[in-house]
Amino acid sequence: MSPSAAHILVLDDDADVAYAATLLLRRHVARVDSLAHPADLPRYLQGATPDVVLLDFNFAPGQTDGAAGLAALRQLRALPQPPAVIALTAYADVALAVEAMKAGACDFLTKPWDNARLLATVDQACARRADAAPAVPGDEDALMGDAPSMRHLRNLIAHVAPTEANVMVLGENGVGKELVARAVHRQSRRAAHPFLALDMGALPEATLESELFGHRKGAFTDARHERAGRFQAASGGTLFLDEIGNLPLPAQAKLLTALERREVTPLGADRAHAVDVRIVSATNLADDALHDPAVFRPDLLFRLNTIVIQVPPLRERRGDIPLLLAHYLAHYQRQYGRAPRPLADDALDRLQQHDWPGNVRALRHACERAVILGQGDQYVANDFGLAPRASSVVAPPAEPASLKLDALERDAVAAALDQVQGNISRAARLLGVSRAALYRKLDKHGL
Ligand SMILES: Nc1ncnc2c1ncn2[C@@H]1O[C@H](COP(=O)(O)OP(=O)(O)OP(=O)(O)O)[C@@H](O)[C@H]1O
Repeated sequence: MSPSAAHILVLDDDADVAYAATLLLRRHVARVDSLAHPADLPRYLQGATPDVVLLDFNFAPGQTDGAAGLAALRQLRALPQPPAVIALTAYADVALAVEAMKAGACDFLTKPWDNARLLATVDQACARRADAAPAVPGDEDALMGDAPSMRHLRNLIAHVAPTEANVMVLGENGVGKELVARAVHRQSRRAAHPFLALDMGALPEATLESELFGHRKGAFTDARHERAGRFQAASGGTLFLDEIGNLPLPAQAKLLTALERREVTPLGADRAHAVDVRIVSATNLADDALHDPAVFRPDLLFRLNTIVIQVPPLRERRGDIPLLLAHYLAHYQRQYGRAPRPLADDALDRLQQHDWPGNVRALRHACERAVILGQGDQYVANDFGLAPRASSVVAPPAEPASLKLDALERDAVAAALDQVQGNISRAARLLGVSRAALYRKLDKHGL
């Protein structure tokens, strides 16, 4: 669509910002509307179908989490003809810009903007709308890597999958434990049945039992309907118990009973049901913690770890880094409709030398960030969020307040991780944030 025919909506509570944008855009596009608050959006959308929305993310004084903007973005994306959304974010709020792009914004602008850049961004959004981005092919489940350890891993999976043995997958956060579990399921005789994943670290202790085993109507105050547990729902298939190390001891006892008897009793029921599931579990607990009876019941461990698959950290297979970078850069270039760009030699060097404490997940997020933020002809190390080399830092710049806040946040996250020996679910609980939010913080701070 040509910009001159476009209909633009500016959604920003700052009257000066909305006025400046309207004044500028009016000379270039067919129609510009403005709204001050997302609450006005539903009524506005009853009579208008904007092509492009310039969307602010915070609508109350002191609000910085972008929740209101993200909610409006979801509302816009759910329309039958969704407009292209350009996120308006505060300068330096890179994390929010990235989050907006992940949630479906096609681009972002930092305030105060450069007028030429605003017009160019609106032009691109119009073009993008005419030629909607193709869906990303489902390449999510491939366990990539050519290192000897990865070839060995794939052989082991091929060997073990067809057996009925329970499998325990060990490895640091983000190494691909869930991918291994899915591969075991896909290559097993259970492949035509469900694969159900349950994150034991994310479930509140009070609902754990009902999640696993189900409940009858009236079994507890909120049990208004009968509900099948995951064991029953995964019948004939594979139940993936992620972060099994976070399972509290009382729940471990119940899980053990279910595995020994091959039956589960829903809460409030007087009869047990036979269940047929294969258990694949995963944990990032170190060996000594896993073998500490105060943390994990040895009899349950014995049931779960018939076969142990250890997934190597990325720093022990650095040769796979170029392959993973090429894969994820291509993936996100397609997703965000960005032209392919080469990786600067120095950037490749840096990325290969980096220790990747968050493993493949962190590398993947770094690629997404580079595709979204990279501006030059080539990807450079900075696009991936890697700090400049120590030798190239001439003098420390004066720290603005936001950086001090950043440093405090980084220290708090690092201390929490230390305290729980790298256990993401526990660290998230300690910090009072979700696992997803903690992953974003780990990315942001390169932890
Ligand atoms: N070998 C690999 N090839 C391709 N992608 C991978 C590989 N390993 C991990 N990934 C990607 O990294 C991300 C994290 O993978 P996954 O969730 O399987 O890790 P995990 O070890 O289970 O993490 P956690 O311990 O946090 O639960 C996913 O996006 C996954 O697709």
